[in-house]
Amino acid sequence: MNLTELNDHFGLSGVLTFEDHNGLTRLQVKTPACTATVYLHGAHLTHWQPTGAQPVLFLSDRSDFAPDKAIRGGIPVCFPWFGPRAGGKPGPSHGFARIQPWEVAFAALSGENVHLTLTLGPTALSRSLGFDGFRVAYEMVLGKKLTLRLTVANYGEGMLKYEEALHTYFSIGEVRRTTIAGLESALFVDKTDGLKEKETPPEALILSGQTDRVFPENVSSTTIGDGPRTITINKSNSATTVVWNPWTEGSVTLKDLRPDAWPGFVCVETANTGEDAITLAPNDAHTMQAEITLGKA
Ligand SMILES: O=P(O)(O)OC[C@H]1O[C@@H](O)[C@H](O)[C@@H](O)[C@@H]1O
Repeated sequence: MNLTELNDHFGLSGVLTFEDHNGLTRLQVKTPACTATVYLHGAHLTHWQPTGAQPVLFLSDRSDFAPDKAIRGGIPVCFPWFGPRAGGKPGPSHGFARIQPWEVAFAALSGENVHLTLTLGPTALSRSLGFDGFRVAYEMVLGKKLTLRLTVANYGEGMLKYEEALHTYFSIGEVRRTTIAGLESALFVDKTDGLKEKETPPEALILSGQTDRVFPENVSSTTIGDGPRTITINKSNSATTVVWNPWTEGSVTLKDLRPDAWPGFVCVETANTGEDAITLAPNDAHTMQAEITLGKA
């Protein structure tokens, strides 16, 4: 659908409008409860700000907005693999979903919440990478809180094994003064240190260097302490949590991130990766959910 058709079919007067940005289609949401921006490219939520609060998501001002590139910041949807593809097989980092155009299936205002569903089915790119029999529905409920539901269905004849992540970049005042509660004494794989297995200290986590930690079999809720506010992530059907910040060392390798931007965000990701990957029998489906709420410290 072109912009006119999208606005005719799914636009909500004064609440939800589709527009072009750099050749990509995005939609802007404005309600008494929040403002939000979603790109159909990657089903990428780049902005969510409850009324009266600071923006919750970080977006790199050097991000590419191009059909073959992932947006840096917001919430990239990683599917059907996380990080580099296993087994040395070809394919983009974190899967193809974040660089494919998604379709709008549903948009409505219910009370003060906008309910939006975007879908992704097989594309030329996914087929070229061997993924044919799947469908993904991504439901967002945008209001004072944010609910994200990623449902994957197997329409193929064989088993479908996949990894997934909502790679959320939270905007924070200063990462070295930010706490992450909920991962106390938790086991993690340290991707910055040869995949060694380690355990976090018994108190809330405060990052002090380049961080790339995968917490397997971890269903805990996490709460980010960002100065006077807290950001809580409650999740269901997600067995992996990932915490990432590139720090100075990692940032210099990322062309789409200002080298001094890293103190302003932390990624706390709701995921199913590695041993927690999902395997679906034909006609089966699985839903992973994250719910993000703001509070006072
Ligand atoms: O640069 P990308 O592909 O968006 O990935 C960013 C980071 O994403 C994190 O989730 C991974 O654990 C890191 O290993 C990776 O570097």
